[in-house]
Amino acid sequence: MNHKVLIFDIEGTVCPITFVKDVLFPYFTGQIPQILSAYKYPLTGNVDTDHDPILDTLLKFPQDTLTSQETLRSHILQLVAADIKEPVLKSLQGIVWKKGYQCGDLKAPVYADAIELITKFTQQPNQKVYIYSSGSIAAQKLLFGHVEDVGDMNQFISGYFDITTAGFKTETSSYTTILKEIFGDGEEEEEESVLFLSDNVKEVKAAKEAGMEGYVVERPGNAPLTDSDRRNFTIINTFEDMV
Ligand SMILES: CSCCC(=O)C(=O)COP(=O)(O)O
Ligand SMILES: [Mg+2]
Repeated sequence: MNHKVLIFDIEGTVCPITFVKDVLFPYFTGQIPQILSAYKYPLTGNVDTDHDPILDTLLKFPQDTLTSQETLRSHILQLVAADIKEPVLKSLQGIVWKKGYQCGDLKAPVYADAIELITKFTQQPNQKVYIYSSGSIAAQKLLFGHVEDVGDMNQFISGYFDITTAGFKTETSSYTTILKEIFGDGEEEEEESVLFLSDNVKEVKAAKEAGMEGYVVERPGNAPLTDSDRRNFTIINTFEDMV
């Protein structure tokens, strides 16, 4: 089947897991003490909330974590340490990373084969690329806006999905939502022409259950795949053969 749509996961698929775990997450946690120290506790909303996206976001954490700076800090750090895909955390990370990308501290090491596939695939008529990541849409746009040695790749991306717009990545319903968003509600859904690419077997399984094609991407440093994964899924190590 010729694919008309490619949907890429980010971490472990278009860039190394180490960029997220060893660069983005530590950058975020490193900023947290200074960020939290700017506010009075217990944290409450005030008339200026509309002008302060960070306070606005912090106020969405559970009420009982807003009682003191230490409680909130510890809640946020625990979520990061356990890599919990929590929408408020992901939204806060997007806001904090913006500063890092803008001042040049952060640049996204997108794999060369991913850059080549995304740019060449979208040169063909009626072929589109989308992104689906647990990172917020704002964070996705920042990452593709600051690709190492390339710069801004957002013009190649037709749309972005995250856990607030599509749902959790291991759930089949999330991929059904994405298909509806891409093709509309018409009867002519062409789900087999959509290929989802991710390092996470559970995500690929959910995408396939929704009718998409799905390949598991094996990159250096990714979680090891089992013999059963290798029997049951198409595994690829590079996008070179897809260009
Ligand atoms: C948008 S880059 C940050 C990625 C992130 O926060 C994350 O949790 C990675 O999730 P993914 O779904 O891209 O594996
Ligand atoms: Mg991933």
